[in-house]
Amino acid sequence: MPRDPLIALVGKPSSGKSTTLNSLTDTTAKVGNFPFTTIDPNRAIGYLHIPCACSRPALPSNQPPAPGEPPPLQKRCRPNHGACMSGTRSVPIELLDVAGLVPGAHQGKGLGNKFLDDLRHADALIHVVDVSGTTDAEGKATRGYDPSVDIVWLRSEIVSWVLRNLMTKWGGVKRRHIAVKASAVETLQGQFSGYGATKAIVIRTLDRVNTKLPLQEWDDAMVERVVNAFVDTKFPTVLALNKIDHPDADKNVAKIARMEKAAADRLVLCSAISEVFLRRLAKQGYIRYQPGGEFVETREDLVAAGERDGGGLKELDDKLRTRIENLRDLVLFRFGSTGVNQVLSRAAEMLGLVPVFPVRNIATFGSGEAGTGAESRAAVFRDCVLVRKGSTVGDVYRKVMGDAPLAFVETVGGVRVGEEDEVGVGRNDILSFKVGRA
Ligand SMILES: Nc1nc2c(ncn2[C@@H]2O[C@H](COP(=O)(O)OP(=O)(O)OP(=O)(O)O)[C@@H](O)[C@H]2O)c(=O)[nH]1
Repeated sequence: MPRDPLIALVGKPSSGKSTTLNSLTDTTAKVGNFPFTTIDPNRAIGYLHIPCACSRPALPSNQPPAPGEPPPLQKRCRPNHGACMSGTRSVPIELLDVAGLVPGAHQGKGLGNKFLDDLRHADALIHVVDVSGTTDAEGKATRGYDPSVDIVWLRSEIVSWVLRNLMTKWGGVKRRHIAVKASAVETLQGQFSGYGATKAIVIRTLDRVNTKLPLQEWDDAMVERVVNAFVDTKFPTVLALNKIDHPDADKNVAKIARMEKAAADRLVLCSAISEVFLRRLAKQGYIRYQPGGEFVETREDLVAAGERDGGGLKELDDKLRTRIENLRDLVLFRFGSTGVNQVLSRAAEMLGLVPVFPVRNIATFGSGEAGTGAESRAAVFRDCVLVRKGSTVGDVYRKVMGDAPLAFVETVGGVRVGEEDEVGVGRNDILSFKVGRA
């Protein structure tokens, strides 16, 4: 059965990993329980924000709503896991907190080997970079530190870890490769399987290296090139440039942007602490704030807008009012949001994750049987699963239903789709599976 995607947060101590994790996992929206049965202590459930199927105007029974009213299906959207607010759905996704990476980690410094081992199952990384320049490479307080250096050393630690693991047995690997007349893909897949590498990942790695040289003739420099290509393929990385609320952040961000010109789409600016702060105030009833949103509304704002009881919000004292004003000026107005949701969305984009909505009843999108009167009013789009780009209808079926025999699959309009058809956003992504003989 295809594995659920796993995204790991990495970074030096004090870069803001825990704060980022909190801001991604704690949501003020009402959420259901999570779909994963066992969770390791260093794993957490984050919520990926996606446009929900319930808001697609082209769907049957989502006729144009009355002015000011949400589409009919949106009103009845009740996810089993996560939440759906105004058509934005929070879909649970597993996150892994990889603590303690410092320069020298691959040689065991700061328990680095143990933490690197945690990375094996990650499909993508979020590298939390402290762009305030107030913590050094080991996370100790300082001033004027250049955080662009962290991007370089952290990647090089991962490369050195994989390289070291491979080089300790390279002689034997080569001898076996020759003896069994294996292809480079077969041999490397065997060596990289411990990192969850599929054949497709190894093929993409070798495409990147683009060499005709037989594996047994690779010198050390060539093996290192292959490992570099493997790390880039297996661990696509989002750089979460955190602490943008700090006055020194701008110049450091500018330097990193110049350095990363060729891969600018992996940079996301964020202020994790601002997100945690805003969500806490919203929970305590001081402000109106949609997690990850652009706007904050206080009691004063709502009264000024004509809501007589100020939306039931509490009064702010001067200290809180000033903090919110600062946060509006330094983060929300300048960057459009605190950025944390974009960090996760960007990682999901890099992985090409596709949200698929399995429904029992393709006519109503509910989970009940057709024909019952109650079904037309009942909850819709109860489930949503995330699958990788290139997944087929059959892959989704096995993920959702396991080994049960499949009779046929329908999508919107009762149109039949084949097991081999690919799923994509807006295409074969609302599916009804019929179990049994066709
Ligand atoms: N100014 C500012 N400070 C932040 C931000 N995010 C985190 N911090 C602060 O940075 C410090 C370290 O944050 P943590 O989240 O504990 O960092 P960590 O990377 O988990 O640290 P370790 O647990 O040591 O690995 C704390 O004092 C946070 O309050 C941010 O967006 N802006």
